Amino acid sequence: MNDVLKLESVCRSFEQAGARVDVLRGVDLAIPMGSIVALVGPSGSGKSTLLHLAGLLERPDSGRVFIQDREVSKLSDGERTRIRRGQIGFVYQFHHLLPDFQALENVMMPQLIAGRGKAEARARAIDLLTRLGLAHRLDHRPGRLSGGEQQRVAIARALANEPALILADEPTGNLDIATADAVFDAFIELARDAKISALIATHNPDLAARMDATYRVVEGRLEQA
Ligand SMILES: Nc1ncnc2c1ncn2[C@@H]1O[C@H](COP(=O)(O)OP(=O)(O)OP(=O)(O)O)[C@@H](O)[C@H]1O
Repeated sequence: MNDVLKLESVCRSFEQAGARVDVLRGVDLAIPMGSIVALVGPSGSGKSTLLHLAGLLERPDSGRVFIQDREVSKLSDGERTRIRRGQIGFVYQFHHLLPDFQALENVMMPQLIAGRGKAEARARAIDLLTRLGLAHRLDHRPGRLSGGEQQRVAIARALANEPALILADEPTGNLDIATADAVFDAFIELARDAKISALIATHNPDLAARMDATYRVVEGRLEQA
């Protein structure tokens, strides 16, 4: 197996105010196992759309999507959900943590859903949160955490099941520069340690420069930057 994610001639259009907007017009991309890749491009160029297709949250109008060499565009919804839960982790800018649960529980939850035992899930959650500098925040609910702390919980949650691929949309976009740097470095280090691949949309050129490759969305296609 070579590529954790491959897109072939992927197209996606939307209807907007009665007109068709061709957002992705034949995207080709291959992310080798273990690579951490930046996705850049102006606002509205289609980065989030591409992440949704790669994360099996949407289907392309045409073209093919492969996750770990398996073509997934035409699988049933149930099968796609199974692959998404088992092999893909997500980090969003506005982290979607469960507000009524502690940081620790937020990181345990996906592991329990995946069938891991409670003791093991708890130990892994504590380890991840500790490595992200949150050992003193385990029992805090998201509402009592700062933005940067919440983002680190979201990163721990995405890493918890050791997915093959993490998809991140501006993972540090709402943080100040110093916090964004620290959170991003911790994220990259944990992903590299676990040999997890990542595709990370960012507007921050300094973060893009720290990844293994950068792809730019240009008029609906990708160019290696
Ligand atoms: N569900 C949808 N329905 C209609 N139009 C959509 C939909 N999703 C995205 N679009 C349009 O597709 C284009 C690309 O949006 P997308 O969110 O992928 O861009 P982006 O590069 O992620 O932007 P940003 O950097 O601002 O997050 C935009 O014009 C957007 O309005």
